[in-house]
Amino acid sequence: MELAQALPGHICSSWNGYGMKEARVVDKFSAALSSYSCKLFLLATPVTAAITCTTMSSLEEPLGLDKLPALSNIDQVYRFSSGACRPVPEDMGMGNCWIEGRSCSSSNSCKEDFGEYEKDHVTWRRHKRNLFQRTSSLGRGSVACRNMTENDTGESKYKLFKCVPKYVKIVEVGPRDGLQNEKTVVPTSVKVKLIHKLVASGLAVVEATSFVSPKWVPQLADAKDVMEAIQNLEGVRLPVLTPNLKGFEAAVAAGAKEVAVFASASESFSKSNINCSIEESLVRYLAVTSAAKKLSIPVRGYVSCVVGCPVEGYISPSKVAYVAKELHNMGCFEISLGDTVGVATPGYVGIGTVLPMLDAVMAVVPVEKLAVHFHDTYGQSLPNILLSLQMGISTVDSSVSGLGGCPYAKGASGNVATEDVVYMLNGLGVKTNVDMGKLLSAGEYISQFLGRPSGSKTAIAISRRDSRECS
Ligand SMILES: CC(C)(COP(=O)([O-])OP(=O)([O-])OC[C@H]1O[C@@H](n2cnc3c(N)ncnc32)[C@H](O)[C@@H]1OP(=O)([O-])[O-])[C@@H](O)C(=O)NCCC(=O)NCCSC(=O)C[C@@](C)(O)CC(=O)[O-]
Repeated sequence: MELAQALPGHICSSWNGYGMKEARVVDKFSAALSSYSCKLFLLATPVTAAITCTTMSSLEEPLGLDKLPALSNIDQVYRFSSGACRPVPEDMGMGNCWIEGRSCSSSNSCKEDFGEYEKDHVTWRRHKRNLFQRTSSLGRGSVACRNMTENDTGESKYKLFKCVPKYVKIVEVGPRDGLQNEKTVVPTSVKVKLIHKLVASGLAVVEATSFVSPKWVPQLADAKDVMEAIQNLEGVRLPVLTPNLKGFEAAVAAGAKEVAVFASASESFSKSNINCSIEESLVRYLAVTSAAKKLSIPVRGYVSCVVGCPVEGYISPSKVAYVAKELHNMGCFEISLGDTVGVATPGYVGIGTVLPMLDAVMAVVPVEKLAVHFHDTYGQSLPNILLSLQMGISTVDSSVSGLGGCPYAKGASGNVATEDVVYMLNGLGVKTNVDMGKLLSAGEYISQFLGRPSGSKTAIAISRRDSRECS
């Protein structure tokens, strides 16, 4: 049974400030469905499945995370029978992105195929596909789902980690994404010292600040002063956010050598965050990238709300792919995919999952140009990052001590903590060139200043261990 049929009265209600306006959203769910070659079996009633979305909150009033469909509702809507996922060769939907030999083309690309293995498991397949080609279209019986036994753990381990890059570039966003959301404005000198400490830990990219309107983000009104104070830092890239040409020009005047533009896959979030539609933002960003090109300044592109929006709820992978492609086409050297509200899970079925979104984006932007940017509201960042690495992504955004959140996505928690990412990558044997001790010291510095415990579990565990050892 198709979900669209299963939810004949499925309604998305949009709040216009005066009354409730209803709009059918069956097409969104159909689009979601087309991402998977699975048949869905609905166990919940349409009534329990109803999802309410609101659009455009007041600009002064930050958006509420409570507007996002509760995950419990999502769970009720998307229940699958255990044997429901089966290969459907003629209906690959987004899964087609993986056809024609798309391989993990990171520096550690998966060149070998799994032909022999797949012969046993996927007899209908016409193309050679990698691990996630299988997992994105198969259910039980595929590598990710099958029970491992003593005998095959070696082989499975090999296959599960085959695409994980040997080196991951961490983009530290704490001084910008982290501090933009602090209630109290952090003094410039503290920001500068934090940046120095982060650079000393070996991080190759530290996003320093934003040249946005100080009326919108007063916490970063000292962008010019911050840039002035870090001019002498060498061997590190210090990008800054620029929402328009005015911001770009101010950033360049302050000495910025790299900038980032930030679009959204959600129309409502775009309006709330930068006061314009997605299309208008793309026009602004084309002006920025064109100006940057003339000065040979690299531009990074963000896409926010890549699986969920605090206003609209579920965001379809095709919307994310569209914005990512536009940013890439206008010359952004890297596209960072942001789960702004931190609701994504690493699954491949159901809404709010990472794999179909990455699948769609990778069909239009080369994987080596992609980065992931997870907020940790539901504690899903690390599994989401691991999945992204397994799909060949080798750039991860994170924030020291898990600082952060977007002022226009109320309720969303900080970014995944850099300490936690480095700990996981160390465990995986992936190089980051980050010195954990120095990173912990940077995290301790800012946590002490803010007067609260670190948001990094790794930092807390290590400091507890160290104090036990000392006593
Ligand atoms: C885009 C605007 C400026 C539009 O804001 P607006 O009010 O529509 O702009 P405007 O063009 O009408 O100008 C209004 C005033 O702002 C000034 N202005 C205009 N531009 C600038 C500028 N660049 N720098 C400084 N000032 C500026 C302009 O000069 C004018 O000043 P006034 O005449 O009133 O004195 C505003 O909405 C804004 O600054 N928004 C930024 C909000 C923000 O930083 N949000 C957090 C970013 S985090 C994010 O997006 C997600 C991400 C990237 O982290 C990834 C993820 O987590 O998923």
